[in-house]
Amino acid sequence: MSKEQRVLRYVQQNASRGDPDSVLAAVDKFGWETEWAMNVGDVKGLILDRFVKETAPQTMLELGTYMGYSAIRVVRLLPETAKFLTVEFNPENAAIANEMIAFAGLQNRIIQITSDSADVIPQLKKKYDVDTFDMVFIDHWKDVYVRDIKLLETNNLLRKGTVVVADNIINPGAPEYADYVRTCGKYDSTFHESNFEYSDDIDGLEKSVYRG
Ligand SMILES: C[S@@+](CC[C@H](N)C(=O)[O-])C[C@H]1O[C@@H](n2cnc3c(N)ncnc32)[C@H](O)[C@@H]1O
Repeated sequence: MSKEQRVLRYVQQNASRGDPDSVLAAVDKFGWETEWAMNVGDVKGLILDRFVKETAPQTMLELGTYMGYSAIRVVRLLPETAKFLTVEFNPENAAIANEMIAFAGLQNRIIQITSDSADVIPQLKKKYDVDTFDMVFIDHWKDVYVRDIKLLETNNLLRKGTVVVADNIINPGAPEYADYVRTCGKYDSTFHESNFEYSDDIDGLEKSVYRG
């Protein structure tokens, strides 16, 4: 059984079906007490919650679903009318996320796309009927953050005011991305220090507002 399957089983045994907060609490408890996992986690998650509440996106894209933790975290704060898409290229992770999201009762509110982000970003407008995103959460492999924010720009998926939040700026680190959003002139960008998931180590989120 994989770690991700162990997390899912723990959630199914310890959380309440249809209660997203209880799912998040169970995933976090497992992450702190049993096995580390690369979810955004409960500490940085509070900052992400704040950004989501402030932005109140009607359209949102996530790059990097993993087990569905951050998707559940975000969508529990969105109105039913909001459109939330999440992209994951590992089919085993996508399958776990699918079960986790269904257990949380959010299966009708989250559009899961199993694909490499670079392949699907250019198809989002036509295939998923997206115009632009109000908010984007970038949390997949750190070495493709710059490639993919540029793809979002060139495919006209960002509009003036789109809030782009990126995880793991310090740990494991996305220095090329941080440099890009801070110096390219297209974003108003701020770093928000926090802790690396399920640890006392430093990490943080970068919030970058597209100037259009
Ligand atoms: C850090 S985890 C995501 C954690 C998740 N956002 C959360 O907080 O619950 C990163 C995930 O991105 C996926 N991934 C990495 N590169 C990708 C790419 N180019 N396209 C799609 N998924 C990718 C990995 O398979 C992994 O499941």
